Amino acid sequence: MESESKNLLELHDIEAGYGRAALVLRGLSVVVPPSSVVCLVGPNGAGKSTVLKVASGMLVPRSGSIRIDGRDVTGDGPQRMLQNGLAHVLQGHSVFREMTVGENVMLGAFTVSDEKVVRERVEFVQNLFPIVGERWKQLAGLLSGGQQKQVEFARSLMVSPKVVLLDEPSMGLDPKTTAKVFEQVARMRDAGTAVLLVEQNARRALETADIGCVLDLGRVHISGPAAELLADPTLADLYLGGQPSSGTDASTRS
Ligand SMILES: Nc1ncnc2c1ncn2[C@@H]1O[C@H](COP(=O)(O)OP(=O)(O)OP(=O)(O)O)[C@@H](O)[C@H]1O
Repeated sequence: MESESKNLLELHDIEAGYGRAALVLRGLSVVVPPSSVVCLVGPNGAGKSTVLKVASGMLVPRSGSIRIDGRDVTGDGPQRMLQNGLAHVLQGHSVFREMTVGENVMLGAFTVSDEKVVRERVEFVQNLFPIVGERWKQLAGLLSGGQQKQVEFARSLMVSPKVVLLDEPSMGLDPKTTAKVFEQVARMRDAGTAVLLVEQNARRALETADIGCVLDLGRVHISGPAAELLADPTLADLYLGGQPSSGTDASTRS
């Protein structure tokens, strides 16, 4: 079913859980507009990663609906969701260390049969993430953690997704590398790919995001412009580890 929508991705009133265990998502709704970074924050176990699993078709919701560009895709599995335009970059490191950077990136193109399109996309990701081009023929395992993350981002872009789903991209990275990873998230957005992001490092993620959604008890508790969430002292105390110390500009964007 088609509907008029300005959003690339809409999750509406989603209920989802694992097996017979209690529901994790209990009426969750989230939208991702074009050219935006939407960030999900909230306490451990709130269901943030579960939202990404529902969006990428890894977990079929018990009720609610999923729309991509206004088209109802509820019930589609992972392969269909990839074809629908959703690419999922999983938590942790997923590069194949014994393969070259180029081979890792090309894995993302396995559904693309037109060689000219593949060449154009390789050029696109190499421009967006120069390290990917510079290290194309080297083993991915020789790259640093932050560089490997860029390989994962590049691989996800090879299907030219409408929305990239990023689960904890800063996991295991030091603060300086984390800052760079968020610069690259912003670069993906600026190059036209919307991002739905889950991040423990909530303050840093909201500094890059356009829209923030605070999850609690399986639904969106509060959502709005990320800068407004960052400026709200109650939210900062509850979900962002307190307010920034003086001298930190919470509204800085990369
Ligand atoms: N594969 C699974 N099987 C059973 N339960 C799961 C599974 N994955 C997650 N859960 C449970 O679902 C709930 C939500 O987990 P989820 O990972 O979505 O939360 P989160 O907000 O991303 O938390 P965190 O920040 O700790 O990763 C938790 O209670 C978790 O134990």
